[in-house]
Amino acid sequence: MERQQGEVKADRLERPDPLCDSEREMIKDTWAKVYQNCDDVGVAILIRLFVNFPSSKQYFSQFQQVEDPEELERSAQLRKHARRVMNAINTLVENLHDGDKMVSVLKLLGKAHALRHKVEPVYFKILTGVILEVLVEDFPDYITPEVAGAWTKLLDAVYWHVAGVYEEVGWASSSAV
Ligand code: HEM
Repeated sequence: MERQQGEVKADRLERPDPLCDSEREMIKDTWAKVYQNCDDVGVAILIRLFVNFPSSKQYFSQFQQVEDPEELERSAQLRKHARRVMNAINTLVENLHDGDKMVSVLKLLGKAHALRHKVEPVYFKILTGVILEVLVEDFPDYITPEVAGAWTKLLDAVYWHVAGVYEEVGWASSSAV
């Protein structure tokens, strides 16, 4: 059954405030620890997405019918997407001082998901929330409330830019999950 945590809507948020230098440093420092466990963390994030929000599996031909988390975990398509998500975040973290590069990465990402994969933008909002949850739970020694605040800003910016691309390409639907 779909998680009942209140409706998640795909409204575009206010443009998030830019990160300050100390927030960039906090993100870089914590990401270095997280990225050491790239595969495990990426898979944990996606399993949580697909278990808590099963409708998000609809876009993945190889496991859209799979419910068992252990079987999901073995899916090559899931593991590949987990690595892609982690690598994309890594690129953003490596370019925190280069706003133009970050925007161009997010534009490509938004375009591919809107036009090629036809993913509803609400799933980006859900996934960015899941990423934060997993970081906070799995890295409690590193993700203090202050660090979580910095990550929230970055993840809000990811969603804001991706949602902007969806608007640009004329994405019509705004369903709630
Ligand atoms: C931070 C969020 C995300 C990142 C960084 C990300 C990254 C990527 C990348 C790099 C690719 C391959 C490149 C491409 O096709 O252009 C990809 C493919 C794909 N993504 Fe995402 N993605 C994200 C969120 C999502 C979400 C929320 C969904 C759906 C619930 C999704 C569904 C897909 C699908 C179906 C593919 C094609 C998979 C395949 O061909 O096996 N992605 N993603």
